[in-house]
Amino acid sequence: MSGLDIDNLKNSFQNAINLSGSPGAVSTSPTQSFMDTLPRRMSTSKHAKVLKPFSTGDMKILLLENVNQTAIAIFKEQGYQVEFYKSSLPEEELIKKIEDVHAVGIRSKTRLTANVLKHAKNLVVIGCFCIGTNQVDLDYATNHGIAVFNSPFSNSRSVAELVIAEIISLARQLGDRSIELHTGTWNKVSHKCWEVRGKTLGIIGYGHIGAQLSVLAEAMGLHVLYYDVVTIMALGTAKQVPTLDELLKKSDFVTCHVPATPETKNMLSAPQFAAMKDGAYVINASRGTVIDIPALVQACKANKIAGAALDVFPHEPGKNGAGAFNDDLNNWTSELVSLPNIILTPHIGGSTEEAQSAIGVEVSTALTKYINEGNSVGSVNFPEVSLRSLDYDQENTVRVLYIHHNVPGVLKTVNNILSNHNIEKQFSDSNGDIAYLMADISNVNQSDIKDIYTELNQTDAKISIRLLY
Ligand SMILES: NC(=O)C1=CN([C@@H]2O[C@H](COP(=O)(O)OP(=O)(O)OC[C@H]3O[C@@H](n4cnc5c(N)ncnc54)[C@H](O)[C@@H]3O)[C@@H](O)[C@H]2O)C=CC1
Ligand SMILES: O=C(O)CCC(=O)C(=O)O
Repeated sequence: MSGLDIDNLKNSFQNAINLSGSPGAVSTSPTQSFMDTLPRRMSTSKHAKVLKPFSTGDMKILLLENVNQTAIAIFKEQGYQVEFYKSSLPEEELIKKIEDVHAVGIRSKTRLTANVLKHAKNLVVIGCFCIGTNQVDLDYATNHGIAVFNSPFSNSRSVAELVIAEIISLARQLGDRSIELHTGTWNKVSHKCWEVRGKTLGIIGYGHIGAQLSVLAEAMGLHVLYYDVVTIMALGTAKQVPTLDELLKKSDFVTCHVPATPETKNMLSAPQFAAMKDGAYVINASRGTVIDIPALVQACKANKIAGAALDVFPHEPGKNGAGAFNDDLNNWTSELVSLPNIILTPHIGGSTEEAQSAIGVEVSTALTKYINEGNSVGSVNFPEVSLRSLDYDQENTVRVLYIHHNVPGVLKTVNNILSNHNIEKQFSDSNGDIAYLMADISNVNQSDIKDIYTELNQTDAKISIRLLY
């Protein structure tokens, strides 16, 4: 609650007590019950006290990029104020909107750079309603005590299914036949159209999506090879190969499922296309930085590569609309779209009803648990900390959430500040340069709360503090 006006604490305290809602407010989704089995086995059988950060009506959530309605329902059920936009926002508008919100929910388009985040004075948590978190400056968020959550696998199956469709579509030139017939041309051909049975699929990155795809591909009679920087157990009869080069040389289809990192930038470029089989196909539904598209264009023109399916691009439009995908966005666009057997999709790998509603529930639940309880389990940048609930009938208790620089002596300082009260329980963990302490303390009255906040606020190691009642 950094930036919380101390003078409002008393009111907030009273409001919070008055606002205690149903203990089951966010406990009905499968994700919630799954999460509950992990760190909360110690939960007492008594009613859990519902903690609130402060008056929940003051809690402002900014949701961009058409985040699923399930998320809006969960946030509204908490009494939070929700501002919702279907698209991402231009940077200047985003900076204005983010200034006073406590939580922001985005998908893959919104860039939460240091320049944007430095304006977010009240921001406590960011929800990426997707897998990738490369659009967020995680270092900045971490160093400023902003927790980041994502949905690590709720859309994996959707991506894998899209790639299966693309493998067959490329092998049968379906995109071109369909475009031709849409414009009246009947072109019944079998030249260079293939079955996929018996061909080899090379998967780069054998994580959630790569592994799921491996199982589906084998069911269609493809042989699967994969390359990954870590050794991963093969599913079915798939085989891990030790080098990218070996995968490229042996595969008929090469598909990328790696995160956007400096190491994966232009991972497939001219030398890699040259190493591939003549007439191989390339698929990318990971991130636009992973493939050097001008090099791909050249490889297609030279008939080295027989076709490609691209779902992601170095620059993508911020909103839907005709004419948005053009040479101003990426200067190779018109050359790419003029090539045969190129399937282009607008970053829809994870865009299914199933995936989006599951992500909506999962991420909004994680955000709510972090806002209301301080539970950081599942965060991508914070140490994972959670405490069992306070009992419903426990009065005069406060939960202290103290995010701090990971330096020696902090726990001693903090526990000195808390030592006049009964520390019911506490948990602390670190992750690199930051650490997170949660403590439930009892026998505190309103003026104690003010003192505790003031004293913690003056500690050198503090990054941010929240107090939940
Ligand atoms: N098109 C779309 O709509 C979607 C795209 N994605 C993208 O797909 C990516 C992969 O997703 P998941 O499979 O869930 O991720 P994951 O984290 O489960 O798996 C990624 C795998 O890549 C490997 N890897 C990392 N760097 C590598 C390198 N330099 N060389 C080889 N392997 C490397 C990792 O070891 C890991 O096994 C995400 O990071 C995201 O960017 C995810 C969902 C939807
Ligand atoms: O659905 C989206 O907006 C993004 C999907 C994606 O790329 C991801 O989950 O990383």
